[in-house]
Amino acid sequence: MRTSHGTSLRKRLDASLLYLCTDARTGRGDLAEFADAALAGGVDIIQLRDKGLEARQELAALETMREACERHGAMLAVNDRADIARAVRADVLHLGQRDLPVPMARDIVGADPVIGRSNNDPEAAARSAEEPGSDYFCVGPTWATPTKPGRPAAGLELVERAAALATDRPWFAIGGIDLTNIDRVLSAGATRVVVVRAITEAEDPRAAANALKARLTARVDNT
Ligand SMILES: Cc1ncc(COP(=O)(O)OP(=O)(O)O)c(N)n1
Ligand SMILES: Cc1nc(C(=O)O)sc1CCOP(=O)(O)O
Ligand SMILES: [Mg+2]
Repeated sequence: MRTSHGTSLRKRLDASLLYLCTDARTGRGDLAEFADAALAGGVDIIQLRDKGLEARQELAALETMREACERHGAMLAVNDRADIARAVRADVLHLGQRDLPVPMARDIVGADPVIGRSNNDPEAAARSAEEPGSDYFCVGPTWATPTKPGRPAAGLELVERAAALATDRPWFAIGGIDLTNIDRVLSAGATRVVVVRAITEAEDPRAAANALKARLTARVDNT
């Protein structure tokens, strides 16, 4: 049974506009410093997405990110692995189309964490909008991206199709989104986005996050 913590996580998810996936920044800087900057700039949810890490390295990076989340009141997300999400008491577990079914993931993480799923076509998005036990979904890639090589662009049309679902479930657009094109994503009907390079490769991650967040907040304020 969900606790008051679970209820509070769902309220925080609902209020979340900017979701960042980052690697552990191995060999290119300090993860705590980067996470602090991105979260200070307005990132609401931060996910560790680093396929090159062994489980213990993933746990260590997530511990660093958890401390940053606590400093900034942000949510910590784990990609793919329900066992790791449980071990670090993550706020969010993100599943892909080939990952665990939600009921199995739920058995592992418990009732409280928020669970979301990625979708790459309108039919999958429609299923995700109703998937029992799931809390949010993502659609993309809006534009082809080197961060996810080999996955063809779904285009702004997929964003429009997701918006047309008119679901109460929070959903995010992902893939190739940055400050130069976020307004097109918002005009297509998204109110929330996930980014990687727009912040991880920014010279000033705090300023990059802040600029994206300002566009998202303005969109919500105008509706
Ligand atoms: C928030 C968020 N959205 C989408 C993805 C992509 O998930 P998936 O399709 O499982 O691909 P990988 O990221 O696992 O390569 C994500 N990770 N996070
Ligand atoms: C991790 C991921 N998933 C996608 C999906 O469409 O499900 S696109 C993507 C990568 C997004 O990276 P960037 O912001 O650097 O383009
Ligand atoms: Mg995945």
